[in-house]
Amino acid sequence: MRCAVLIVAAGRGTRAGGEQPKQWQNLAGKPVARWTLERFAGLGPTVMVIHRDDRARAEAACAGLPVTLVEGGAERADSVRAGLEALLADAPDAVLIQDVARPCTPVHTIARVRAALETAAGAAPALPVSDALWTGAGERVTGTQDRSGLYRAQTPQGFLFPDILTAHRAHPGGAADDVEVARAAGLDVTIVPGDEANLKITLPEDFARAARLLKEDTMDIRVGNGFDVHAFEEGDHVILCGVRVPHDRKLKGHSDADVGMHAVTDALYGAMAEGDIGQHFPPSDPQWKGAASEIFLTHAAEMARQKGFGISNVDITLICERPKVGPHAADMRARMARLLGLEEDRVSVKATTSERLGFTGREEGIAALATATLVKT
Ligand SMILES: Nc1ccn([C@@H]2O[C@H](COP(=O)(O)OP(=O)(O)OP(=O)(O)O)[C@@H](O)[C@H]2O)c(=O)n1
Ligand SMILES: C[C@](O)(CO)[C@H](O)COP(=O)(O)O
Repeated sequence: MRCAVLIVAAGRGTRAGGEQPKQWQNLAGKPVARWTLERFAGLGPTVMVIHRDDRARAEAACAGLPVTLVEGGAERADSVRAGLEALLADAPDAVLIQDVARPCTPVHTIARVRAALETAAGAAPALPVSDALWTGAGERVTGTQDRSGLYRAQTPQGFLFPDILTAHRAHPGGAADDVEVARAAGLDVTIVPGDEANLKITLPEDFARAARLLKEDTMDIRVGNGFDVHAFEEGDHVILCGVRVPHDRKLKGHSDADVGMHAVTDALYGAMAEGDIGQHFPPSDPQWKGAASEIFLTHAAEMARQKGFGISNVDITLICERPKVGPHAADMRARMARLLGLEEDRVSVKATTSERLGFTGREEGIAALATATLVKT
């Protein structure tokens, strides 16, 4: 089914206030209209209906997205009709009609409406009314209202294209939404579950709620990996994940050659796309000769904090035949957790041999792999 998207954005947003209509106001870093457009991006040809005074704002909000702008009318229904007429040139099978003022519409709500259109001429999301309903005058309750069978309507409201175009052309005006128009034309409309997150920005306080919802929805999670190798040389111990482990050799390196800590440090830099350990602490710089690798690790962890990330977890795998890591793994985990400021259950230290294959199998050195996850807090 070829589905088009029609976003109505010609309203003036008088109830929401502000210096410009609500759809062009900033919400969590971008215009309300941009969030709505992005929710529907890629679903099909998209028309956005705007007020004639808003073209420059609309063009800015649509930058880089394939959207056709069309001028709307005085009422919402006039704007929808203008959008439908614009779609007629390359008529789709179905159309999703969306309020621009609903920037948090969940993807699953859109999917439910689309799926329902496989078997129905119209479909729209709604939530059953769950609060008691009264009538009132001023500050006095004047009566109660039965709420059974009552729903709160949301968008997108989806219809087979020829049916809704005919319905809008025939409607005398004054409809609150497209379901009302469709029903006036005798179309059956299926209710699909709506979502509390699908709020319409109507009043000034709705911006803060929408921003909170978007923040939850657009959680910024980064994953980085790190890999490091150090060769053995003459010595009597190695430093692994901050723990001194007796051995008949040591690891060769400019610093203390803590291969595990280096891999974690690189995983943290990688998650932030901030280069690698060699870039921040060049081996050519004599000040890092013999340095404790915790300087590098804490630098990367502090950088993450400065950028607003929390470290969610790190996972390290040490690859060597000897020394045996198992007896020291708990100490390594505790040390790494303390340096990173994490609970121990967010730090994993594992080890494996390479079955005597390759340079680790020949005991020429130790390799380490690490993964780190960062979450914007
Ligand atoms: N002439 C109109 C009126 C409304 N709308 C759109 O219809 C949707 C729902 O309307 P509402 O939330 O009432 O928006 P406004 O009309 O802008 O708000 P207000 O009534 O507070 O002025 C909005 O996306 C709005 O831009 C439209 O395209 N053309
Ligand atoms: C279409 C609509 O969003 C359904 O809830 C609503 O009818 C339009 O907004 P308004 O606040 O009723 O003008």
